[in-house]
Amino acid sequence: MAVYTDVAAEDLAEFLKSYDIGELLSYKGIAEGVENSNFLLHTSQGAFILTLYEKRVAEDDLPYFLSLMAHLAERGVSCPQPARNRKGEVTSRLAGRPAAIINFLEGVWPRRPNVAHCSGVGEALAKMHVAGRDFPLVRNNPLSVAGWRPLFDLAAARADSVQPGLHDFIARELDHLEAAWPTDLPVGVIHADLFPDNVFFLGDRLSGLIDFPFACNDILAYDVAICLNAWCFEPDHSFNVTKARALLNAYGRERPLSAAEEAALPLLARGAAMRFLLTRLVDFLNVPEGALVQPKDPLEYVRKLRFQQSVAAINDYGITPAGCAA
Ligand SMILES: Nc1ncnc2c1ncn2[C@@H]1O[C@H](COP(=O)(O)OP(=O)(O)O)[C@@H](O)[C@H]1O
Ligand SMILES: N[C@@H](CCOP(=O)(O)O)C(=O)O
Repeated sequence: MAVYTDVAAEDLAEFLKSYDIGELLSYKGIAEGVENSNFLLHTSQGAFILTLYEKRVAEDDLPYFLSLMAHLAERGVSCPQPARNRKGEVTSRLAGRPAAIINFLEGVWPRRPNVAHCSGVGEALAKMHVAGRDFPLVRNNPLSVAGWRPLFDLAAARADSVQPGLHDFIARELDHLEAAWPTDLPVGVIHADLFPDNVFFLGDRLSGLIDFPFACNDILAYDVAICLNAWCFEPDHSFNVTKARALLNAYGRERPLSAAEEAALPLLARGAAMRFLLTRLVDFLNVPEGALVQPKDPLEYVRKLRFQQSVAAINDYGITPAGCAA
């Protein structure tokens, strides 16, 4: 459960008086997520999610995420909407943390993503990229290539305690990524964390995207690479080409990848694997005392990174380099 900061019932009831979303009936910490503290609220007006933003979210960035959700919804991308308090603000403070309330989105995230789910997420990701084209705010990605070495520095001394040889493995790969990272690919608004637990479905139909605190402006195809890693591996760690093909084809129908983006995808997928390997490693080695959180397995991303190192070209993801349209 990700609850780093707890909230007393009286404080929450008082806090809700500054909103027009009804009276608090019940609330509980949410048993998922690792980044922020999330609570499910039931009020006399319905269900809401209260988020207290923790370590990786700067308060100054909250307007970016919260306006982005409104911008995307206006363009047909289903995602939660922030509630405004009586002063008209979408952010506020509670228990010493920046806080926001968003509406509850119906649906469940897929515990075992199938090919239809992968197709759904590919389509939704491309639609999000297209809808983000005229989003006026800009936020650089603090967790892109320039942010990886500082993360590694936080974990380097203890990396080998997680797996012997991990320190040198990461150090070598970081050298390669820093030297080879592309600078000329199309950029735009990316979600940057579109894992299965952030995509809700009703049956096989995608009902919405959640969890925008990593959203930023970065290489669009990097977002695709994050999804390939997050959606297309099986529990036995094998890469499922059928799922990758479905994801890439669905993406390409909405926003065709250029030849340069396709060619860069294996490298971007290595970088995407490195980014989640590093945040997981840092989190795994630094679980705050008393926090209710289940840290995610960094070694899952070592395996994914090793796979991506073996990928020669986009054909290995099940599609031909001529473009992503089926
Ligand atoms: N708008 C929402 N509607 C319904 N459930 C939500 C919503 N936002 C978050 N949740 C629930 O809270 C969990 C954790 O949220 P998430 O945003 O992934 O956490 P974190 O802030 O730690 O990244 C989700 O897996 C989901 O179960
Ligand atoms: N997706 C990240 C962790 C952060 O995501 P959350 O939605 O679970 O808070 C990972 O898998 O490492």
